[in-house]
Amino acid sequence: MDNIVEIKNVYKSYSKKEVISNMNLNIPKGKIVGLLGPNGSGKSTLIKLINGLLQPNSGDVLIDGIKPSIETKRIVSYLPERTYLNDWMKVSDILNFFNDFYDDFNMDKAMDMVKSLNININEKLKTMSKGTKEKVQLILVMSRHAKLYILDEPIGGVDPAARTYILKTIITNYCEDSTLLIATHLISEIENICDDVIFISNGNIILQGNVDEIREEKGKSIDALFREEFKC
Ligand SMILES: Nc1ncnc2c1ncn2[C@@H]1O[C@H](COP(=O)(O)OP(=O)(O)OP(=O)(O)O)[C@@H](O)[C@H]1O
Repeated sequence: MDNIVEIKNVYKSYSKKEVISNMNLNIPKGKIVGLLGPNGSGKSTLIKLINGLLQPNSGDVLIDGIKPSIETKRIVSYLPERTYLNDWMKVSDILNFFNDFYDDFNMDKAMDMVKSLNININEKLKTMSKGTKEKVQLILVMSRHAKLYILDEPIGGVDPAARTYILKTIITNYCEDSTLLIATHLISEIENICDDVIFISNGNIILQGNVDEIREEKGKSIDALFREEFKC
């Protein structure tokens, strides 16, 4: 099986509003993939379908050949667009919680990142700035040894200096045979770490391919291409 994600003819609507239109998409193993699209194009919906948080009206979603389930949750490390962690918990509590809950959680790796990003493990999430909370969540997600990492808008609130560190951390910490799917609007920041990109518009995949090949073929950066494609 060469694909970690297979989307087969998936249709999803909210009430009568079509959000994902009979989509077919394969995401190969061992790649860093940017999922890019304007506001409301369906990125988070697609990610929730992959995670089994939403069910398609029709079609199939397969993760490593199986439908989203408890089994797939073991191999998927997911950073949602909104936090699900309890505010009253200290960073140390959350790290211990993840360590107990996930067999593939690497506490040493997490502590290295905590130190490098100057996070106080005795601080409660409640008193942290938005960017620091994002850093904590990213540390949790990237400290697992998963087959598929899905990051929904991971670094929007993080300052530019820390972003560089985080992107470096993402590349160094993820294992070569894993796949990383990142939905973001910070295209210029991530295009150099991505192998492939996917452009989504109104629930349709309008472009998918290798970053270097697209840049060469179009003679422009992915960021410039996106701005041109989705000009308001
Ligand atoms: N729970 C919901 N009920 C009804 N409509 C929804 C719901 N969630 C999302 N939508 C609609 O589905 C469409 C796709 O939303 P989605 O959040 O997937 O887009 P997105 O590409 O992630 O956007 P953004 O870049 O702004 O985060 C939007 O038109 C949105 O209004």
